[in-house]
Amino acid sequence: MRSVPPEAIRTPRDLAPYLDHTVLAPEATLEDVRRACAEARAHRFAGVCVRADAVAEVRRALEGSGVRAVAVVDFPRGEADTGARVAEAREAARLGAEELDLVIRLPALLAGRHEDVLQDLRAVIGAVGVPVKVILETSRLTRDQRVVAAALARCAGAAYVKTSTGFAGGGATVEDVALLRAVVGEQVGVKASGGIRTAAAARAMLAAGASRIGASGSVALVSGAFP
Ligand SMILES: O=C[C@H](O)COP(=O)(O)O
Repeated sequence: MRSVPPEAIRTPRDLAPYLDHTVLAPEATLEDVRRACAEARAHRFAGVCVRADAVAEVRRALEGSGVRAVAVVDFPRGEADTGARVAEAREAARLGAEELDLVIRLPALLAGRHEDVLQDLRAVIGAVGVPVKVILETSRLTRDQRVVAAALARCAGAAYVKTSTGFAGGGATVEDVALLRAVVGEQVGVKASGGIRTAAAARAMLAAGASRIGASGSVALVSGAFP
């Protein structure tokens, strides 16, 4: 998915179609999820991103809105084996997920087992009929590992590479977004997520090459102001 042209973002409200409104805190309630869906409908966000146990509710709540139901898989650690990841991804899609945000197999990646990472991603992506965003957890990777991880995700058929879970102590940076965009080119999306708290930060991510933003504070982003 192509980068967003700067003229597309004139006011914070213009951020809305690029935002995945995110409810991933383990303590989030069904009420939190329903509120997020209502906010996403009102603001016409791109999606609502939740854990798989809430995705059926999200799909129901968003019916007819054009806002997509998004579920995370093997979140936030990326440590399960491929069979479990395939099963979790299939179940999330069966329950109504229209997109999946899958954590890359971090232990294999950190150990340099790149072929294992590639085969795992191919297996999960090939098992579901919905677009998969691959979360790289960039804050845990060296620059070389970021390049390799993005290239592996692209080779495996990822729809997007995504910077961060938001649960590893580090989030998206403008530099990482630009690096990921340089690696994947214009045919694959780049999702910036984790710690994006202001409209100006979101705009900077889009200017650096992001085509989607994940944020738990999406309403604050579109309600904010550019300096
Ligand atoms: O995928 C999205 C992230 O979990 C959102 O992180 P955030 O709460 O820092 O916006």
